[in-house]
This record gives sequence, C-alpha cells and structure tokens, in this order.
Amino acid sequence: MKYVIGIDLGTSSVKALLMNELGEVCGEATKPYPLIQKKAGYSEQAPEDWVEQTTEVLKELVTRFEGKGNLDDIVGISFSGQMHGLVLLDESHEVLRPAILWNDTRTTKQCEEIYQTAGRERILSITKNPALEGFTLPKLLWVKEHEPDLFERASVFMLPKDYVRFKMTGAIHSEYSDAAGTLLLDVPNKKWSKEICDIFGIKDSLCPPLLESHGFAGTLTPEFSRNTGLLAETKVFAGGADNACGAIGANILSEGATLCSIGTSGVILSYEAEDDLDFGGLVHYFNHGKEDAFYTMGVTLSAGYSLSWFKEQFAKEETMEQLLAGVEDIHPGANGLLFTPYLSGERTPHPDAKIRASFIGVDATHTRAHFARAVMEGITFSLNESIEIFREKGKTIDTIVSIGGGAKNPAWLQMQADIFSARVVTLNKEQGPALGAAILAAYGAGLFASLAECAKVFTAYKDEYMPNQENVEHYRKLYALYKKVYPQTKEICESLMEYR
Ligand SMILES: Nc1ncnc2c1ncn2[C@@H]1O[C@H](COP(=O)(O)OP(=O)(O)O)[C@@H](O)[C@H]1O
Ligand SMILES: O=C(CO)[C@@H](O)[C@H](O)COP(=O)(O)O
Repeated sequence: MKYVIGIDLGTSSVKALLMNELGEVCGEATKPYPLIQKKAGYSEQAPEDWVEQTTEVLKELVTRFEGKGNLDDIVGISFSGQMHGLVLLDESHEVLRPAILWNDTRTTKQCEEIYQTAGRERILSITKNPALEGFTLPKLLWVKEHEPDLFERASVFMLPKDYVRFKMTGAIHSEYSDAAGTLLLDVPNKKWSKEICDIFGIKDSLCPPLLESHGFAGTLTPEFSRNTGLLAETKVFAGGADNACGAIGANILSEGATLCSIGTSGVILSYEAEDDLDFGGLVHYFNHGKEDAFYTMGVTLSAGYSLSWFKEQFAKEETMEQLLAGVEDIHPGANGLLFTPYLSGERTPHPDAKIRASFIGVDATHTRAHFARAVMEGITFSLNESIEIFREKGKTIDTIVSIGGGAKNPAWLQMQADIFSARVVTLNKEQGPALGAAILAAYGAGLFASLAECAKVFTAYKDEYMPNQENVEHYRKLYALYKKVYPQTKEICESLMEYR
C-alpha cells in the first residue's frame, strides 16, 4: 500500500494528513502558531514557527505510522498554503523580517500608488486581478518604502508554504496557483511579469522559479529527515494555494463546479477553463492547481472569523456547538437584526480596508442566539454578493459544494441553500485543503493518471440541502436591505478610523 502526506499551512495552524492510495485517512496531526499583531491592521507570523510546527506534525504522523507500514511506502508530500504572505530572504537565505500576511491591511497607500504608476487597466490585463492590500506586491512596496535597507538586502521573496518547502528540501521554488496571488504573475501566460517588475523596481532574481502544483520540487534534506523521521528520499511536490487545494479536494476540476468555503475567510470559487473572461477585477482570477486551468473567486475577509470573534467575546467558555444551539429555531432574519461581517475591512464586492462591521436593528427582545444567527446570516449574505457577481456574468450556479468550519453546522448549510438559492452539498471527508494537497502528492508521485481520477477516489459528496422556497423569498428581501448597509456606513466608518 502506498501513502501520501498533504500539509495545510493555515493561518492559525498547520495540519498534516496521511492518506493511503485508496483515499482513506490514516492519520492527522495539527499544531498551532501565533499571529503577531503589532498595530491595528498589521498581521505577521514568524516563518520559523511554521517550520518548527510542520516538523512537529510530521514527526507525530511518522511515530503513529510505525508498525503500520514502511516509510518508503510514503511516496509523496505536498502542500496547501495560506496565500499572499511575504517572506523575504537575504543572500544566505536567512529570513529578513517576520512574514507580512494575507490579512494585513497596512498597504492601502501602496495599492493606490500601483494604480497611479501602472494604471488599473494595465494591472488587470497582465495579472487579471486588482491591487488589494492583501496581495504580495503592495507588501513588497511597503518594505521598499519603510525598510529600504532590508529591501536592498533581499535576494528572493517567497510565499508561506514555499518557504517551508524550501526548508524541507533546500530548493527554492514557487508554483502558479500561489504566484497568481502576488500581482507579479502574468496569469494567462504563466510567467513572472517583467513589465510589472520593471515598473516597480523589483529585480527579476527576487522572483523564485515556477513549477506546476504537482511538479517535483526535491527530496528531504538530511536535517529535515533526521528531525521528522521521514526518509531522505521522500519526494516533495510543489503544492498549491489553499483555495486551489480546497477546490481540488472538493473535486472542483471541471466547468460549472462551484465551491463555498467558510474558514477564517470565506470564498465562493468557480472553476474556469479559460484565461480570458472579463470580470473587471470584481473577483480574483487565479491559476488553478490543475495544469492550465483557472478559477475565479470572491472573498469575504472575516467569514468564520466573525463567528469566532463573536464566540470569543460572548461565549468564551462554551463550545461553538453550545453557542449555536437553538439558532435553527430562530426565524430567518433573526427578528429584524442584520450583521455585516467587515471586522477587518472587506474584499468582495467592496475592496475597502476601512469599512467596519455593523449590527443594524438591535431590539430589546434580541437574545444572544439572535445575534449568533444574524452573524451567520451576515456572513452568508456577504458570500452571496460573490455569487451574484458570477450569476450576473451569466454563470449557472445551481449546486455548491460547501466546505470548511462553516459546513459543520446543518442550520448554516440550510441557510446557505436558502440564501444562495441553490442545492448545497457537503463532502464525506471534512479535511479541508490538506486533502487537495494529498491529491497533488498522489498525482505528482504517479499513483493516478490525472488529478480528476485521484479526486474521484479521494472524495465523495455526503449530505444534500435543497433550498426552501419560502425562505428563499424571505431572504431575497432581507438581502436587498443587507446591501444597503455598506454604502450607508462607509463614511461613518472612515471617520471612525481616527478613534481606533
Ligand atoms: N461547530 C461549528 N459550527 C459552525 N461553524 C464552525 C464550527 N466550528 C468552527 N466553525 C467556524 O469555522 C471557522 C474555522 O474554519 P476552518 O475551516 O477550520 O478555518 P481555517 O482553516 O481558516 O483555520 C471558525 O472561524 C468558525 O467560524
Ligand atoms: O487571502 C486569501 C485568499 O485570497 C485567504 O484565503 C488566505 O489564503 C487564507 O485563508 P484561510 O484559509 O486562513 O481562511
């Protein structure tokens, strides 16, 4: 029996998943690491924490595997990684500063400068994406402006999982699905954009060589092999961005397939075979982890995070299940209470780092459960704005695969079916993007002839939620009210910035 390992380098933790070639889960281990938030809007992590905890989870998997199989039957390891984070290395490949993460919003000025210098249309035509605070190029320009000495010393930039893979193998690479989120990649032509690098004074050598997601990146260094117990000959394959891997693990590998993922952030993701559709930058347009395929995606920055924040503040000692008990008994609309999930700004459809969240319509009859339901509905309304963009562009969205923490609660899944007005299905294995990473490893190692063949063995749908027409109608009216909150709170939120 052959085995593969998928590693998901997330925002709050790293998870390693051991699967056999039959698609059975044979082990998993998770370890957390902290966020460093020095100022409002800043979000950083220590790359060495990722490496340390990845070593630990692999060590744990190997220890539990002993006696059950041979280590040389582990034929591949691959990655899923939190996107966009900037890691800078010097000439001797030492980390120059903490990584600046995807949810760090310090770069509004750099985004404006990108448009002023290069023009929005030019950026869109090359990278297929708008300049957003979370992306990597604005972070590089922030370092160039605020830490010029350090920028001068940088010899290469890396994305989070690419750095961990470098520490595992000693080889420096990136791959297309993550590179697409840097704003430095010519997405249709799959190469670093010389034009953008030249405009912004970025040396070509700062951009690492690119691989396909299933491409072979190297074998383990003797040190990494010693520290984890894995054989030094173990093959490592490039891996993909977390959303690309989430999509692979949910079998979003052909036209017409749509994904809803509610993790810390939330995404609505749609498979694209073509590189030339025009969404005018309203949604992200990235290379898939499948060769020569793409996906479009709308992002709600604080999706699951809004609910976790609510629990942390108002039900700290309880489990998520306890907090959400009874939410299904409350009528859609939470008795006239609306929530917008802009706890740390927003991306789709309002790229706005300054907007903040609101509860509107608070009444003395509202209980904590009404607030919890309003939070879940607000997150789902926000994701529906991405679905609306896709539908307005002519896409048919009738079935949505729901994954992530948000897919754990049946009331939330029914709410998704009602608000999205679509059939919602769940997966039989809730392993998140680590499953997509394991599929990439299995395909890279040659266990399957294609990603789709592997996904067929590794994944299957489980439950189905059909829209309830009465609720669909009710939510359609509430959604129209929800959409009025952003424009009517934008100016107030901007003025409140000086008090934060
Ligand atoms: N039992 C639950 N019911 C509903 N939502 C949940 C539950 N447990 C976690 N969540 C939501 O899922 C989110 C975490 O999802 P996950 O996919 O693990 O995120 P990430 O990979 O970004 O860390 C939490 O922020 C929370 O909102
Ligand atoms: O910024 C994006 C996508 O563009 C995020 O999806 C991050 O890649 C990480 O998200 P979580 O999986 O931690 O929610």
